[in-house]
Amino acid sequence: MTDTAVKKPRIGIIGTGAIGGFYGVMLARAGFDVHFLLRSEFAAVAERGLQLNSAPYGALTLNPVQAYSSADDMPTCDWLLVGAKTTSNAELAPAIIKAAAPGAKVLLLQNGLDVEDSLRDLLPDSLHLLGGLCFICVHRAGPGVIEHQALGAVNVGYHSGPALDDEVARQAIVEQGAGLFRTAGLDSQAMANLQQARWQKLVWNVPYNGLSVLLGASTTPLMADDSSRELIQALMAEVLQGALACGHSMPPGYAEHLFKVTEKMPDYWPSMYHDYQHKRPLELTAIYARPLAAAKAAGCQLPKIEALYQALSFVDRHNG
Ligand SMILES: NC(=O)C1=CN([C@@H]2O[C@H](COP(=O)(O)OP(=O)(O)OC[C@H]3O[C@@H](n4cnc5c(N)ncnc54)[C@H](OP(=O)(O)O)[C@@H]3O)[C@@H](O)[C@H]2O)C=CC1
Ligand SMILES: CC(C)(CO)C(=O)C(=O)O
Repeated sequence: MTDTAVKKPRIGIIGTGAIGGFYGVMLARAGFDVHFLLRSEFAAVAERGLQLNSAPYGALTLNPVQAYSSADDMPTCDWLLVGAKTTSNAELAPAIIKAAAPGAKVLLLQNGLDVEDSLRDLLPDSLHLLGGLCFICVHRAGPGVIEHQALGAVNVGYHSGPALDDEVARQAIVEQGAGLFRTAGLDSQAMANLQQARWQKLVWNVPYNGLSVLLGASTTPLMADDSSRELIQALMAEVLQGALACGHSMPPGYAEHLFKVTEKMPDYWPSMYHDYQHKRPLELTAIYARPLAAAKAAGCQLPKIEALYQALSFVDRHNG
């Protein structure tokens, strides 16, 4: 390497499921040194590698994989991409700390509001914490096997850490994060306001994630029925009201845009449905409870989302 050549950062994937597996494979194929922390699928991935069946990119295999069943065995990494569900964040703090190089950037690739908060207090102040919003349709089809149906963009924003009060340093870190994904051929934008962006993503996740579980329906049947279409639009409108009450404006026509995009998307089961099917905890706190609480604190009631949350809480408690 010449003196002017920049060394690529080392990347750790904390939780290698659909999201962690997809972005990890894409980054490894782009030449990054990627290390994958796994749990139930460790043996399968160590033996057979990761298989990504992607509608846009074709069948891609990463084998061998730098796979670990414990963060104690991982080399320390400059970027840690957390691909676990938000329900696991607090329990993953020790693994993140173990795998973090000094001054590492921890990027939560997760849906929901304030998902960084439960982790922040458990991490040293020296670690940067960022949020990443993934616009992608991907799921696990078996141990180490990931099905990628469509999309793939990741938007990155700064949450907290040593650069919080230094705008230039913050922007440089966020740009570096977005740059990782762009190097892997994926669209990625830096987000100036992570909270606003998290509300914006909820306009999709609040209606579709929950209704897929309660109605046992994927996007195509949900978009084909007049009653569910009306309910989706009403739920989207409530998310917009909540966001506005909390001081976040949305691009004009955003809900209508998402509605139309979903009509054109290949038939899709949101990740909450996969959690329900596999009897895993649902991400109800991140996607429903926190937005409802934030809206309520701002004096805004969201009755349809509240009812959806109550029904999902029942389902979640009886699904274990
Ligand atoms: N799937 C999608 O298309 C999209 C998902 N998202 C969001 O991305 C996030 C991740 O979702 P997704 O990838 O679908 O989830 P998955 O369930 O596919 O993956 C989660 C992974 O984290 C692993 N994990 C959990 N706890 C630990 C632990 N203690 N140690 C090691 N590994 C652990 C799980 O392992 P194990 O198998 O042992 O449980 C699993 O491999 C969620 O917040 C989701 O809402 C956002 C946009 C799209
Ligand atoms: C909204 C969608 C399907 C694509 O943007 C997604 O990212 C999700 O399932 O959370």
